[in-house]
Amino acid sequence: MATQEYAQDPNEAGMEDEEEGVIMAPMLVSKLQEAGISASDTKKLADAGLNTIEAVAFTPKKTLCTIKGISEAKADKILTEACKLVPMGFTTATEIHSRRSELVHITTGASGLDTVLGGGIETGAITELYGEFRTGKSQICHTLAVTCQLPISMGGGEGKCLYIDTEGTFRPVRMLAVAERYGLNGEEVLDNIAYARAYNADHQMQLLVQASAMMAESRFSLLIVDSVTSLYRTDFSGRGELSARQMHLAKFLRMLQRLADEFGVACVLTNQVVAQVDGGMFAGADPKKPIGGNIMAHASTTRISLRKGRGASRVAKIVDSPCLPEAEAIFAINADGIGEPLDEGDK
Ligand SMILES: Nc1ncnc2c1ncn2[C@@H]1O[C@H](COP(=O)(O)OP(=O)(O)OP(=O)(O)O)[C@@H](O)[C@H]1O
Repeated sequence: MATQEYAQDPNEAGMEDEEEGVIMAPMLVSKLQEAGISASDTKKLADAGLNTIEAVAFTPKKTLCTIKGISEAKADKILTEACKLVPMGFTTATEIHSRRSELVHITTGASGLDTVLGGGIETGAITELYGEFRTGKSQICHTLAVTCQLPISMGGGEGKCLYIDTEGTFRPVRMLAVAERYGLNGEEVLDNIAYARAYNADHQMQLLVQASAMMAESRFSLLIVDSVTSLYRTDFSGRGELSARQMHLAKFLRMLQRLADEFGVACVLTNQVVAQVDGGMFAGADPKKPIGGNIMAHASTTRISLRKGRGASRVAKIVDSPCLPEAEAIFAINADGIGEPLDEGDK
């Protein structure tokens, strides 16, 4: 489900959408009991991280059969019932066009950057921010963790934020400054940000299972992983472990994409860059490239490269997107978060 449509009681989900009418929510896996699946089996599915019927329907039978207590016959029955409830077939381009026109975008806080992004960070998709240190990757994440809570009419996603920090750079004080800028209650804003520090690549993956359970319970509009690759660099070393590293990363990114599809959340990942050893010396080639190779490149719906500009200003460039042109925008890291360059000379 790529749009912010939720069918559950929006009050239960925490934040109500007054403007857009009915909000469709993912269906909890326990609802499969109404279709004759036993409570103990729906619990097994939830324990395996499949908290919604959408998650079950998107999972291959082979994977369902690896869950303890789920036989092939049971997996068949579960999939049949799940697929009856989740639309999985063809639809028309008109329908997709209409759904995409309602797609929610989350403001970055900088209007120029929002414009080149087609309105802000897209929900239901993965956006990657990469660049050298101090280019503003974490600062954009801190701003988005607040703006995602704003009403849709103000450029928000009317949902909570889930923040996975792998480097220990999370600073709530930065969020309080952004909250004040938007006239939001700082305490409430921080309460709506679920934070976890990831300590290794396996733990980072495990946190996504918890994330899916939390998203099934209440409404989240943003999931941040800052940074997505740093633990992979330390947990897998050298060429010998490259293939294992890429397989692990691919699995992590697939799980993220599933959360984006299932819950319509925007997934924002930050990534570091390394010096290119192959071909970086040719004229016009960028000497630094993001980590993660093709796996990372293919998983990200939109890739944004960041570099330093003058003073507090930074330059963001859309480098890869299914429907946005390559374009650049200048923004600044201000005391109250990401915004317009305040100093004329920085523009
Ligand atoms: N309160 C603040 N007011 C203005 N600018 C700030 C403030 N706090 C941090 N900055 C600026 O933000 C920049 C750091 O940005 P950020 O932490 O997003 O970098 P990053 O791209 O995530 O780097 P790294 O890869 O090292 O994590 C620094 O240039 C710093 O001066």
